[in-house]
Amino acid sequence: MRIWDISQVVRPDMPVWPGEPPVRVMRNVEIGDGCPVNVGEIDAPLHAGTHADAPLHYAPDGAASADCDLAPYIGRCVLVDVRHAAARVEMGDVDWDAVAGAERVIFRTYDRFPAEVWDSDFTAIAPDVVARLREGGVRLVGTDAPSLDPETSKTMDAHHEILAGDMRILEGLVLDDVPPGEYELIALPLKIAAADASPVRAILRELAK
Ligand SMILES: Nc1ccccc1C(=O)C[C@H](N)C(=O)O
Ligand SMILES: [Zn+2]
Ligand SMILES: [Zn+2]
Repeated sequence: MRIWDISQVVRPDMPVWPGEPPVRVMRNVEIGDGCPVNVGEIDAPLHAGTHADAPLHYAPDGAASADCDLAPYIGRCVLVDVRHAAARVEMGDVDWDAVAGAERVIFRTYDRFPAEVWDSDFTAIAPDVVARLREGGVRLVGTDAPSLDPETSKTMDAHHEILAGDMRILEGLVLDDVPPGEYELIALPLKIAAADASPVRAILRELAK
């Protein structure tokens, strides 16, 4: 069955959230002079690239990445194309028939994912859309944007609708080549203690016919 890799490349020059330190990938030990191995090290903001927010990101007593149940991050999901949305994905932008009964919904907002430059004007998700998804039984909401809320948000309203249903979030997905439809999602957060987010290797797999 076909696999779509919907993850960004983690690299030193990747765009990160304004004010965050850059990603660094170092080589601490090199093969040669009696040393049999190369050994590297990575230093990256937890929200860099394709990642899963933990509840700790938007709730002071929220669960950290290491403490999140894995079930929301594996299973059937519906990918919806909302490239027609403006500043936010609003109720009228969503094909509610397509997401009916879905446990996981991921939104495509970009024609082409901006891999080279930071996009401050990304398409957010309106809080009432998240609330409607929660009421419909959705456990996980994903997006190719770097956040559910606008970059300048001080209230994180969409994140708080997620919190109200203890739902999970994927951000920074790369959905350019994936047709709308139903897939198997696999995108497991790393078991990082006290972390408010974790990088994930997100994939979509075709469902068995
Ligand atoms: N680094 C930040 C600093 C301040 C506010 C937000 C961020 C984010 O990274 C956004 C995050 N991806 C989010 O889950 O909305
Ligand atoms: Zn995030
Ligand atoms: Zn977020």
